[in-house]
Amino acid sequence: MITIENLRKTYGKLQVLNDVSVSFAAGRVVSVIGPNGSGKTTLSKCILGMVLPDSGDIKIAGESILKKYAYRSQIGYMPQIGRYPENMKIRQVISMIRDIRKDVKQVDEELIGLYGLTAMYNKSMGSLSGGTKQKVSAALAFMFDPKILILDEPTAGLDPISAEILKSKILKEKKKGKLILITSHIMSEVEEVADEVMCLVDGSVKFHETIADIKAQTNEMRLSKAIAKIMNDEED
Ligand SMILES: Nc1ncnc2c1ncn2[C@@H]1O[C@H](COP(=O)(O)OP(=O)(O)OP(=O)(O)O)[C@@H](O)[C@H]1O
Repeated sequence: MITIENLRKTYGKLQVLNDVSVSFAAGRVVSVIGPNGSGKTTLSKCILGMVLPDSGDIKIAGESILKKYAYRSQIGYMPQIGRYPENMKIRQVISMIRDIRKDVKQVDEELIGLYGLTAMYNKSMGSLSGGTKQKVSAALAFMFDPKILILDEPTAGLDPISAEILKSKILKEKKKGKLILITSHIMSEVEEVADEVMCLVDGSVKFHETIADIKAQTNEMRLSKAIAKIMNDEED
């Protein structure tokens, strides 16, 4: 569904993405992991068209998306930190986005319901807790039934029950054949929802394998231990 070919991005002298080639299939949950600053968000932003790579290509369903915009309606994005106009109410933010996406007739309001956002509809975005803002971001990401979801540390800041709701939603949408990319530092969570792990280190793909293969190769039952083993072996 997404094919990335020889992607490079630099900021000044800093090589943030260094010849990244990888492909992700529909119906999979892929966890993008890697140390802070390894290029995960930059890669997501390249797919979203928010950052233009220096070279290389990104294809969705076989077509290059570089410098194109229409494809973005197929992607739901949940940023690490959602930024909204402080004085707009939740209700206004949701109806504004729905207005922009008038093309979608059947909206998915499941997360609005499960998170009880309607009861808070008249609260301004500036007065919300970080976790509640995250819930609004999650509800918006899933709302227009996108084929691809990019979730940047989606459960950071969510209480455990709200995080469970989101994980169930991720698995439900995966069953519909969607591709879901998740950046996360929480390995237990990755293990629960992802099929594959792609690890970036210093802007290069260190590995991209299924969780089952990672565990089998390292002889470790726990993903966090398996990944630590791979990273340590690479250093030796
Ligand atoms: N707009 C920018 N201008 C200059 N440098 C940038 C910019 N955006 C990102 N960087 C740098 O690129 C590198 C990769 O950043 P990125 O946000 O992609 O990392 P990440 O893997 O998502 O990190 P984290 O796990 O901390 O979220 C970092 O060194 C960061 O400082």
